[in-house]
Amino acid sequence: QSGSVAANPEQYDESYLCPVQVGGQTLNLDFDTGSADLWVFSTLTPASESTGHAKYNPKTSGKAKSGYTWNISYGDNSGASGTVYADKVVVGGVTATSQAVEAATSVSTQFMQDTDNDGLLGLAFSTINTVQPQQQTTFFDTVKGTLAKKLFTVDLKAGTAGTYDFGYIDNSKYSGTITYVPVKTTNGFWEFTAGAATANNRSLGSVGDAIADTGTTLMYLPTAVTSAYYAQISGSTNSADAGGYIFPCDADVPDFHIAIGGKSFTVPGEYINFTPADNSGEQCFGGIQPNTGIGFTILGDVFLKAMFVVFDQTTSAPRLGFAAQ
Ligand SMILES: CCNC(=O)c1c(-c2ccccc2)csc1NC(=O)CNCCc1c[nH]c2ccccc12
Repeated sequence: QSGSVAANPEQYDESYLCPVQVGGQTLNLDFDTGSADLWVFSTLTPASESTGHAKYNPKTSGKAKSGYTWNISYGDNSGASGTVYADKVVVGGVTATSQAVEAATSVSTQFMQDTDNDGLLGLAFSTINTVQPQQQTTFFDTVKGTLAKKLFTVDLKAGTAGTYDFGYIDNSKYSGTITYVPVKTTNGFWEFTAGAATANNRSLGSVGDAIADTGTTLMYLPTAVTSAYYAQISGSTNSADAGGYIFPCDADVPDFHIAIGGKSFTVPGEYINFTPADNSGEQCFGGIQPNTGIGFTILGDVFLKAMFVVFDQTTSAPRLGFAAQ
């Protein structure tokens, strides 16, 4: 089988939500290549935490996995936890007849407040799935064997709907050729080595160990690369108040170039002029921030929305394919 689902941007492209049928109920989920749990708001989530969200009702067709629990926390100190059901999940026509659906019994305020987001669909490696006592497979790993090709592609766009395709590569969605790089799976992420970064034809240094992460909004780069980039934007400062680098909204924000697999890819400066940092709209928050405390580079949506990316498990050695849109 194969299929395609729309990826609809939230305001400022903070995240992208895709309609998914879970036990026959449509929920809008954030597809996340940086985690491996499919968790949903549910009728088990306290009303005080779930008003405004579509909820999965396991009673309809879910089979309880008794004694199974899950508990996930993310680097931004958000998180959720709950119990586990097996149910039918359909994404763009691709059907998992019995997928582990993790029903939330508790969610953090950040998820509570984003009422368009009804949960996450993890697309990282199942080795980091949090279900106990028995780890469960991601939607992709569940259906992988039934796909025309064991791959999915990600085509996020700035300010408009993109797509996640499963089982095939649509050659009309990218320009030029696809450059493939090997993936290190030991941390459970789609992790690879990126090369030199430049802006205004000046070297910013090497990016190094990086993950392709649709679940993270921004780009988190090595501190040396980040400070060298912002040195080229007059009036930029690393503001503790704002929580990162900000600059005048009318600044000239340079394009960011990164070498992957020996090819250069460009993130337009306008994507890095991310959002107003305050109500005055005078200072804007940067789409590139330092990866302090993370230990590797996160290439999130700000990067991915300039790219067409193939998440490829067609061979025993997973790989990532990158092309310009
Ligand atoms: C800021 C979110 N990203 C992370 O925490 C993260 C980190 C990470 C680790 C330490 C400090 C900061 C970040 C490493 S990989 C990685 N990636 C993920 O964890 C991918 N899943 C993010 C899900 C997620 C967290 N908060 C949200 C709010 C809205 C929508 C989705 C989310």
